[in-house]
Amino acid sequence: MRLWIRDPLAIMAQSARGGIVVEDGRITELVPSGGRPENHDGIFDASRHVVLPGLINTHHHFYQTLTRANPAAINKELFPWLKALYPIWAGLTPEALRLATRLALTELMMSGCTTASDHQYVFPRGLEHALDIQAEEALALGMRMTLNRGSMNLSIKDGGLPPDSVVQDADTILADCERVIARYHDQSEGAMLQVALAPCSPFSVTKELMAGTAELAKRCGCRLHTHLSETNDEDAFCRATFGCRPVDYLEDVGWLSDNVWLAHGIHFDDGEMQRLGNAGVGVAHCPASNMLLASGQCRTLELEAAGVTVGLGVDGSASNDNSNMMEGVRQALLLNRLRYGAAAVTHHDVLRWATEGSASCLGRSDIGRIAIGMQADLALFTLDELRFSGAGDPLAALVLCGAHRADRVMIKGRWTVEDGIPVGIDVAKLRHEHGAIAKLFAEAA
Ligand SMILES: Nc1nc2[nH]c(O)nc2c(=O)[nH]1
Repeated sequence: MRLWIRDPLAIMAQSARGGIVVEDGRITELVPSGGRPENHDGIFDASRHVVLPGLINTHHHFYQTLTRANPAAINKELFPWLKALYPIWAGLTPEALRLATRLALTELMMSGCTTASDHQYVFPRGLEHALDIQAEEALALGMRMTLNRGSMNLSIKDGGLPPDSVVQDADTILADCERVIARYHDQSEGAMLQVALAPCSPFSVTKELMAGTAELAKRCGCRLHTHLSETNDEDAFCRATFGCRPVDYLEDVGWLSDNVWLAHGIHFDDGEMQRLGNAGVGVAHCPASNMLLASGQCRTLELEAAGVTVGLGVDGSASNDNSNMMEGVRQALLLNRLRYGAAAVTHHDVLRWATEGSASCLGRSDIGRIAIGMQADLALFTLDELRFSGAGDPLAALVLCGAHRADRVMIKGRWTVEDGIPVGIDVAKLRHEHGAIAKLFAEAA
């Protein structure tokens, strides 16, 4: 089947003004303005649609959809926020994680996201198969995913921040990392599932586990992810505990490497940014979370100038508190304009971060762009709502007027959202089931 997505209102590919042809899950032809493809078996009329490469979310914690706007945690900065939430997250069960994953993936997909990277780092007793649950849910929805095998092994009694109830020992963690890599890490082009290893943060993981995880990732050809340089509290923790700043710590544990992307990356100095750029490290910029937790402002343009790839993340749903990628694109524009001025950061820049930049953070060259040979992952938005009425430039309008819901989403050549509705998902039922289980977490606060 060769499907011609014909004559889009606008498209994020200069040479495809007449649309694109999708075949066997990939983009096989770009059609110039006024042109027709060589041949096709079907047509989707995109004359009402702005067509983007599917958005790619580089950082999330799906389980946190169960503790959105939790009274115990709202209006706090990162450390007190975490201390309030860890004991609640200790109640995470397989069923709760399943519903949280299904809900977060559906919410992301409805916002135009086609690939999601989830940092699952709490493993209370009974949740040993967390990543298997997440893999099942992603495959059932047809969503591409990087499963991050997160970890914490430094609890309060050893000088860390989390309580014992949410940490595991290093041997258990590394054994499970090996297991999930063997089972889910698909390095082939067009992979639906990949695995990254993701010790949580300097204040919740030992240096030995950081170093051991880096060795394992190198041996297995997978990527590394962690929270770094998110807050001044973290910086103070690193100085007090390791006698150095977070980037020195990163180097010490063998993480200054091109298979690494970091969540947040806010408080680097110029020299540190250059060291990260020279090493080929990426940064997942999470504007909503950084504003909500008052963590600070990522120096995106200086990072890019130093050679660091910038991608976008919505971050966990207890510090956003939604999972809307398109809203994240707008938040990135607004926040970065405040720092750099109106001309320095455009809608093209923030859309590039959410697509190409994010793909690069996840180590993928087969998604994130509309080009021949790329996977057919697309997000199509209409401008039919009141908020767009009167808009001039359709691509700019998506970001400036605040698009938040895709009309159509395609992943690997298959429509997964049609007329704004996720295919095969009963959204009302999902909302009811997730809401019921989340209520138990609210009551535990
Ligand atoms: N924004 C967040 N930062 C974090 N650091 C850490 O250790 N956990 C988190 C988290 O859940 N969100």
